[in-house]
Amino acid sequence: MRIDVLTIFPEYLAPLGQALLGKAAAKGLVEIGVHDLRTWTDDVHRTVDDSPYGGGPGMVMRPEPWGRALAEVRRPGTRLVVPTPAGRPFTQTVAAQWATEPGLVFACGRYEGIDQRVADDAAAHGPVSEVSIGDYVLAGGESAVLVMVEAVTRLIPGVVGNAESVEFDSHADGLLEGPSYTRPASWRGHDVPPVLLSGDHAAIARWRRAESVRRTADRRPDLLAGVQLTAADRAALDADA
Ligand SMILES: C[S@@+](CC[C@H](N)C(=O)[O-])C[C@H]1O[C@@H](n2cnc3c(N)ncnc32)[C@H](O)[C@@H]1O
Repeated sequence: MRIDVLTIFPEYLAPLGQALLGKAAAKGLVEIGVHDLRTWTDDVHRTVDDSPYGGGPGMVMRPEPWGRALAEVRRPGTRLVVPTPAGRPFTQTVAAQWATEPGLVFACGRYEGIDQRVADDAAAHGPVSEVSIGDYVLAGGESAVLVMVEAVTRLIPGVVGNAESVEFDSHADGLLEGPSYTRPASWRGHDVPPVLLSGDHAAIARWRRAESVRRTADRRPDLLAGVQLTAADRAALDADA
């Protein structure tokens, strides 16, 4: 997958070359380009913002540098992702869909955001997703892009090794993952649930599913609406009631 990020703070994206992503790039699974939006400004001050039409506080990112940058960086048909707190939620389902695409271009906003015409115009050249990573407001799109790129790329086959399976992660099947344990079997008076030491794989799978359902009901009951619960799942919930 080819990933391009447009930003006025290219150095902010340095973590994209680290850890799992750095290894994925070294293996040729992901190719990442970070571009300074100011390259596409046309004045001596390299201006990217201006005051908002209609008045109000703050500044808005001007459309012209964005238009020129996207014309050069975005291949036709590639998805443009515009992070914004006013966007549709970015979820694991969205990440899984994007992980199947050949390329993504991310446009990092700053100030009050990017002139709306940039996203509107870009829709003529491929899909455009205005997405939010959560119900809070960040100072800029860069940290949101770090979050999204990591969530997407770890779903590309080969990026995550066997040591860290994505299949049983929280949100993979709409539920939260239950608790995990490692050695020692007893620590500070807290014992590992005995079933995990039993060697009975079917019993362990049943216990894990029940813990996953219970934890989801406790911490994120809203998620249960999107999950087909089995009779065993309902029994696990009833046992808690
Ligand atoms: C201060 S915010 C702009 C907020 C905007 N005036 C609003 O209220 O919708 C500046 C930039 O941070 C990024 N941003 C802030 N919160 C975000 C969130 N929850 N998800 C994704 N991007 C976010 C976007 O790139 C946005 O353009």
